[in-house]
Amino acid sequence: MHASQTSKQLPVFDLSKPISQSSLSLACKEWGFFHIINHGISQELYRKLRSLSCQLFSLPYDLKLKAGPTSSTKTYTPRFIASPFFESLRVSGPDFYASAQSSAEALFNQPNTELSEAVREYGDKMRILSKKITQILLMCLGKDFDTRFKSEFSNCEGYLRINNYSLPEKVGKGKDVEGLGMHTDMSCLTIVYQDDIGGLQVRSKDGKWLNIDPFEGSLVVNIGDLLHAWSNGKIRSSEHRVILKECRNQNRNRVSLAFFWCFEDNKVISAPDEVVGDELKLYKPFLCCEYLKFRENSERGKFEKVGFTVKDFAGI
Ligand SMILES: O=C(O)CCC(=O)C(=O)O
Ligand SMILES: [Fe+2]
Repeated sequence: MHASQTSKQLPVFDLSKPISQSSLSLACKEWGFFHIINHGISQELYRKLRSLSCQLFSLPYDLKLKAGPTSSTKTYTPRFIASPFFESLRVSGPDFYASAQSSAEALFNQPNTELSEAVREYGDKMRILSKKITQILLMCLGKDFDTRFKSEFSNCEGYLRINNYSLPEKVGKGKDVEGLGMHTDMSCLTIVYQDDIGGLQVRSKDGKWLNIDPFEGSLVVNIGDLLHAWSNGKIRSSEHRVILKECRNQNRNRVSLAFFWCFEDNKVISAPDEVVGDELKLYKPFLCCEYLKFRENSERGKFEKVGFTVKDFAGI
């Protein structure tokens, strides 16, 4: 193991049981990352989505560009933008089915009902899960905050990014390869399904990388910049990345499903006084879409080295 890495494990929360608010608050303060189990998303649905999206990712490059950055749908991100190993397809809510169908039509020249149905099922389940987790997080932030501030989150919506990582054949001993460079998420919260290959890492407060090892039945939840700012920094939006290990089997790839739960574009994000309490306000109020624009512009051409966060944008 690399010297700057640690093998400590992130806390695991069982959603079928009452959650210890103090443990969750601690996890959010310390890591901004935790595992959940008994979340109601079946392994089967993941497998189905994985195999259907692999069909899509195995299309010829020219065809995939029909949904690429210069196409009208712009849902496909080819390799060599985030990293040489990373490509992804984005599907947006609220109508996940329609969004998947429009990408499928661009890519296959015909609808793909099986894929669109699976995406709809996954997206709809993630929406329910995101609402539930948001509610639990609000309860951790203060007494009755889940009811008092529910309306602030009532227009949240999600999008799903299906990420496909090819594994490097030769890396060199002891060397790591970044599949996705260090970044924070531009969401309220993100729910990640990673496969058994692993490689997701979170950066601790003192700059060490912690491996987030996958285990059967678990999903990873992390806090994004929007909720971090809304909570006046009370919960962490941590830097994370994906590291790939050498793999001789070229048929093996790593697939992750990242679901981003976000405020609506025209939401003004400002930490409520009750949340700020006696502390200093850390962020100026800002418009959600303005922050997303700031990040997109900063990322252009250097997606793999994102150094820009909400602190750079709205920090006081
Ligand atoms: O692939 C993963 O495990 C995480 C992906 C991620 O961090 C992202 O898509 O923002
Ligand atoms: Fe991320």
